[in-house]
Amino acid sequence: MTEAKQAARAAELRDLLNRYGYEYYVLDAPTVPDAEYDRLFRELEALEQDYPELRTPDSPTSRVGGTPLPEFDSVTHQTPMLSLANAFEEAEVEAFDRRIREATGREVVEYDVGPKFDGLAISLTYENGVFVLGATRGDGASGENVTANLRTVRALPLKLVGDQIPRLLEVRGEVVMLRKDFDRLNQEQDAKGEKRFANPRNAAAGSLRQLDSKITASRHLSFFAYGIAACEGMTPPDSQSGIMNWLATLGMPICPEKDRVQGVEGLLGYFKRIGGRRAQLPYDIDGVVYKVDALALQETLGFVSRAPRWAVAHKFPAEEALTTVEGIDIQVGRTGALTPVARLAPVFVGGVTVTNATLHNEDEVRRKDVRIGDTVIVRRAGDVIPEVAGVVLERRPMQEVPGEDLFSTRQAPCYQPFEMPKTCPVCGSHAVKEEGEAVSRCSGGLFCPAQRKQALLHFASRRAVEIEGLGDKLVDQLVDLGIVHTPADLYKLGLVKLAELERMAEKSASKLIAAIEASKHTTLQRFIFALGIRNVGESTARDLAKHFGKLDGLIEAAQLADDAAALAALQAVPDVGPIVAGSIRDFFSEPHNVEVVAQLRAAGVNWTESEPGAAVLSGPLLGKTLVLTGTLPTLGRDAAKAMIEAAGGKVSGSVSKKTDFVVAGAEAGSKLAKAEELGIAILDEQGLLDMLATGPGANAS
Ligand SMILES: NC(=O)c1ccc[n+]([C@@H]2O[C@H](COP(=O)([O-])OP(=O)(O)OC[C@H]3O[C@@H](n4cnc5c(N)ncnc54)[C@H](O)[C@@H]3O)[C@@H](O)[C@H]2O)c1
Ligand SMILES: [Zn+2]
Repeated sequence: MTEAKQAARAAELRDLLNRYGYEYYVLDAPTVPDAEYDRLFRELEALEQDYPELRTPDSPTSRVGGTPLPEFDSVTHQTPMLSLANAFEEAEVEAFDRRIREATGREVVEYDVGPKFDGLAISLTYENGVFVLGATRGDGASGENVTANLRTVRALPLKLVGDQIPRLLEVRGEVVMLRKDFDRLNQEQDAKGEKRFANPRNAAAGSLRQLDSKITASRHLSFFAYGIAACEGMTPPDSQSGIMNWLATLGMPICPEKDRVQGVEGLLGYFKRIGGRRAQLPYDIDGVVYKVDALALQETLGFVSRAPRWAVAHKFPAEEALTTVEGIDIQVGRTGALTPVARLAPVFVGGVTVTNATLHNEDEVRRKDVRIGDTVIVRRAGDVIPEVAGVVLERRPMQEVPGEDLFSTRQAPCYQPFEMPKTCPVCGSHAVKEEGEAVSRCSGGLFCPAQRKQALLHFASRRAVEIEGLGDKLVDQLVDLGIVHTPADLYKLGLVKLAELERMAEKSASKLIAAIEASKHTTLQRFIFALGIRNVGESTARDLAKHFGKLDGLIEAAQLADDAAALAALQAVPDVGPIVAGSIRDFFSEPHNVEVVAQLRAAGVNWTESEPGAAVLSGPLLGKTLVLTGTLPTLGRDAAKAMIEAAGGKVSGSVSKKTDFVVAGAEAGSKLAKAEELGIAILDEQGLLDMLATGPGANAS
């Protein structure tokens, strides 16, 4: 770089950092991850170190925090509220300990250590044990008077306890929002249709810096003390750890994770210990803080411009980083769920290099409006799979496109919104999304390679067609070697093929062949269950088998060209509602599945068919749900049920909004009452008989 270029870069970095700092400190609404800020900060520090003439008085490297908001009264800090030097690498921690030992002449230094809370710093003044003033850090020299808001923080004592109270005590600590309170707050924001908070730190800062204390009170903030800045009227303990223990006796909340350690091994051991528990802690931390324990040594060491020399923040690898979206792939899970996954330019985050991040589902992509080409914030916390936390919209380029009329143009984003594919990228079957569900699924359950193993295991399971001996390991091999693609292929397996498999003796191979052969003789109920139709369990399979009697009857109903008629025909089966009916229709509308069913029958899978129980695709009560209650004068319960079902209607056991008619006889009880409450038409036996003869029109008044 030439000198002019360096000067330009330094100016650019100052501008960026000042803007990000303003968004973070003043607005409590950062637009980039901390790691991005820290990276630019370090670049500017390095430039200023190499070229001191580039240093300006307004450089973010020589200042603390941001300007206090004018809406609050300003508080001048008697002792400035500083920042902390950072260490990211072990070597930097070793250098810190070495500097301390050299400056103090100690062989081993004792440190007070604790989590570095990700909240905001606060200064609390107590006069004769009474809380009188609370202020934010602001720019370090003066902050905002937030006393009224702090009074609403329940963890913060309004009065100190104990019998030895100093005349004046200034406590420093951090206001944080516990993760559970943060999650709850965001749920409330969602419910109100308001913007979510990016993280607990911003939520805490935003909640404390409210002009209306009632809002602060509703937000559930917490507080931990981490030091004192002034004490008058008595002599405080002479070590950091001693002060903390003393503050605890005064009723100050102290973090239980604090500790005291010796030397650099002690520091690094503590870092590891807390790092391992980070995800389990109830609050967010972004590292740990090491402080020289003895106050006498702290005094010897003193301060640099914006931080004490006797303390350092050892930061964890950032959990959020910036990168770009190179593509959006669709992954198909074992149960057919289609998950959009962002393909990313490799980025180091949460301690590993990440190249993919889940986008969860279509709704999430929409909500975050992630587009291919976008710069995004990737988050990887603990062992949780990486996710795209949000888009940096200001980095989405705009382009000129034709406007409303012939001569005008307007600005539009260069990148297109994401569209979920309509078919499964693995097998080409239709992708379907159930009402009220966020997830799209591949409907080719029997055919889709992504769902193959799951489908085979289910097909062979004990309650399905039952193939004894066909377990996980075998299915893995059969699928991975490309021997079996669909359940129909099982019936083509020969002894020779099976004996080739790993750990498969001839004897067990012939046993398996026999089990496969035996599974051919099954029942319609088991066969329907074995198909693995979504939402169709054993009991629904039984109802379907009973109702339709023949598989073709079921398939015909599901494939009726008129969608509403198909759903009505399926819902004529007891306990089949719209969701289950939809799943059955989707399954049999997928030609791939129907083909596999045909192959299975061709391979000899068979069962005894029966006459339909009430496989009625027409009739005066088609699509109507009736509930029987009480004793009818002449018709028995079963007879009434059979007549209704033969007329295309459905009999349900309980009254709901979906009930069309309640047929009430003598001594009808709560069902009748419920029907009256919901305003559902009520019939007697004669009314039912009339309707069976003429259709519901006559009675449905
Ligand atoms: N994303 C952005 O746009 C953006 C902008 C500005 C700053 N930042 C972030 O803010 C941080 C820098 O802010 P900073 O100057 O306040 O420094 P800092 O947060 O790194 O360190 C100083 C602060 O640590 C806090 N702290 C927490 N636990 C403590 C403990 N046990 N003992 C003592 N202090 C403790 C105190 O509030 C203190 O003010 C960086 O992480 C930076 O990335 C982000
Ligand atoms: Zn598929």
